[in-house]
Amino acid sequence: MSEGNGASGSGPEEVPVEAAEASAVQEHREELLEQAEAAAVEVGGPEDHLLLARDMVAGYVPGVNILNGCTLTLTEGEVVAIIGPNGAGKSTLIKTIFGLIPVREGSLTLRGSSIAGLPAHSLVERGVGYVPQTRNVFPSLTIEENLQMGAFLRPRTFSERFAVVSELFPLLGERRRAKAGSLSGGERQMVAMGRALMMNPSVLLLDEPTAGLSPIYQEEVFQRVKEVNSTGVSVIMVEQNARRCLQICDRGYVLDQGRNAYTGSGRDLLNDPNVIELYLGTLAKG
Ligand SMILES: Nc1ncnc2c1ncn2[C@@H]1O[C@H](COP(=O)(O)OP(=O)(O)OP(=O)(O)O)[C@@H](O)[C@H]1O
Repeated sequence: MSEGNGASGSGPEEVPVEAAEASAVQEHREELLEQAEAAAVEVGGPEDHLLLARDMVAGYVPGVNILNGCTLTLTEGEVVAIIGPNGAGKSTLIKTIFGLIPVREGSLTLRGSSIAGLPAHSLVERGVGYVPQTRNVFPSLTIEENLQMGAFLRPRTFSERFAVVSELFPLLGERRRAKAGSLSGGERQMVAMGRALMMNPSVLLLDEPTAGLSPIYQEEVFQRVKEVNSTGVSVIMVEQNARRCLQICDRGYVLDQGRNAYTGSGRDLLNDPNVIELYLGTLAKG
């Protein structure tokens, strides 16, 4: 295998140290990705999982794939983390699961039935909730009105669900008449999660719920995710705070260039030297 040291013999060519480091990291990542693909484990069939995405290929622009064969499983009761460098395709994966981006190749099943190609509202009806990373509340509406929007497919269940959701997030009941636009980033995140829970989902998809929040609010979000999970909701969350997310999740996936680089329990990934070096350490800049 080529070592790729670029010694051409045509005189000393100065390569900036940072660029050389970045290219070495990239080369190492490529190698590890190849190894990970070769060692891919059999995941079983659609009936074995609450949700199964297998070898998914997806992208935004025709002819350009962002997901290049992603596989992910979710078992009832789990919190599954998706981490990886910037641009790895984490948000794309979660959007594809929620039907916002078409599946080009591969399969996507929920409780054994294909959901590939279904629009987002069909997924909501089937018990999948989604909290986007940005613009996830209606700022000009009150908290209560935001939650009503969450229950729009089943308006008659509003009072019952509002009671359940405001028990999980007391702020939502206490400040129900406050405009969402007047809330802090962390409080808005609670509204967004509360809204997704109004339909009583069995699967909750969270796209970087702690992005832009102070460490205290980040921690609160992680705790709330655990609480929501303890009520029986299975969770898939994309996270930029990879370490903390791996501490609280059951299993994690490290995505790189639209492919699975690593998967394992949160603890295994946290202790894996390659994951530490490439994705959790100081070199993990993407
Ligand atoms: N709407 C879009 N149209 C075209 N390309 C897009 C679009 N959204 C994202 N991409 C591209 O898809 C790739 C993956 O983006 P994605 O947002 O999924 O990455 P990510 O892993 O979530 O990274 P980050 O942590 O930076 O959000 C990037 O190259 C990005 O530029």
